Amino acid sequence: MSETLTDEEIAEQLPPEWEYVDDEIVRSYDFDDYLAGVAFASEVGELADEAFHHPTIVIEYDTVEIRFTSHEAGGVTEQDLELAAECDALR
Ligand SMILES: C[C@H](O)[C@H](O)[C@H]1CNC2=NC(N)=NC(=O)C2=N1
Repeated sequence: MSETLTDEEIAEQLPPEWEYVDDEIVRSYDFDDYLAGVAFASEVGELADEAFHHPTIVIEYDTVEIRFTSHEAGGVTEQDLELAAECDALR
């Protein structure tokens, strides 16, 4: 099982635009078009299912919020940070 990272390790490695809140890393992406946000959420879902590591995804009319944490480990792990970077690379 992946080990959870310390607050300092997360702060050092967290990609820009992401926040660390209550044992999750969170980013909200803005979209001009609702269906572009839906398509982005679907692409994130593909990444997540391939990694078998699933975020919370909240789709609103002009934003998509992605929240990663490692449930089994009980906090943020390297895998969460890796997938966050992969989500950013989709844009
Ligand atoms: C049973 C457990 O949900 C599965 O082993 C996988 C599925 N996807 C997962 N996703 C996340 N974010 N954390 C997990 O611990 C996790 N575990």
